[in-house]
Amino acid sequence: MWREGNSHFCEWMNEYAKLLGELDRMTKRMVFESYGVDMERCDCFIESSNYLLRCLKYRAPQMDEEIFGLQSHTDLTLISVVHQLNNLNGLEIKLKDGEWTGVDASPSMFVVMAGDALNVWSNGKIRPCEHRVIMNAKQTRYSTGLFSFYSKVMEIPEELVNEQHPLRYKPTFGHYDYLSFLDKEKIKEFYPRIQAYCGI
Ligand SMILES: O=C(O)CCC(=O)C(=O)O
Ligand SMILES: [Fe+2]
Repeated sequence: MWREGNSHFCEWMNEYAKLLGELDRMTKRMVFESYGVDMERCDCFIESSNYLLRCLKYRAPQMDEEIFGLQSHTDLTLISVVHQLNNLNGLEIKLKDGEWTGVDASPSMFVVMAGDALNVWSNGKIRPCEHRVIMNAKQTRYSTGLFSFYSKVMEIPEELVNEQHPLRYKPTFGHYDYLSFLDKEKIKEFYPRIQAYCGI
């Protein structure tokens, strides 16, 4: 809830946060449905999600500064919903073939990306989305991100484990514990870090 400042802004911000949250929940329902996981467990999964809404400001790079607003990374989240605000491109996503592709900044374009925790939930089937921010224009860039985290110990659905896809992760993934682990261990690359935390 946004309590400070102008009440119209607060109202607008609450509606905006609800919209981003709805995109997150729609995605979770789609994922459950498309992987044939019992939909009755989806509500519980959604109820066990916590959210962090961040507004991000990227200063225009100076003459001699590098153009990376954010280096290539995957998020530590279940799902991230990113919205580029001031019609300034910058977000780039790595495709399966290794090519980078830019996402057009437009008020109606929301980018939904899988993070590390969704990889664990899916027993490794959903790859976290590698992305970065490039600052080509000499302008300040604004974006928002709604980041979701899982508050319970992750249960990998039995529908996603079989002989071809044996269990890849120990059933001990705690999202906040994972964040503390990485805070200590400082492992940057997605696969080594998830493997070090709960790999089998
Ligand atoms: O600003 C953006 O477009 C992306 C932000 C992002 O990737 C992050 O905060 O993890
Ligand atoms: Fe990110």
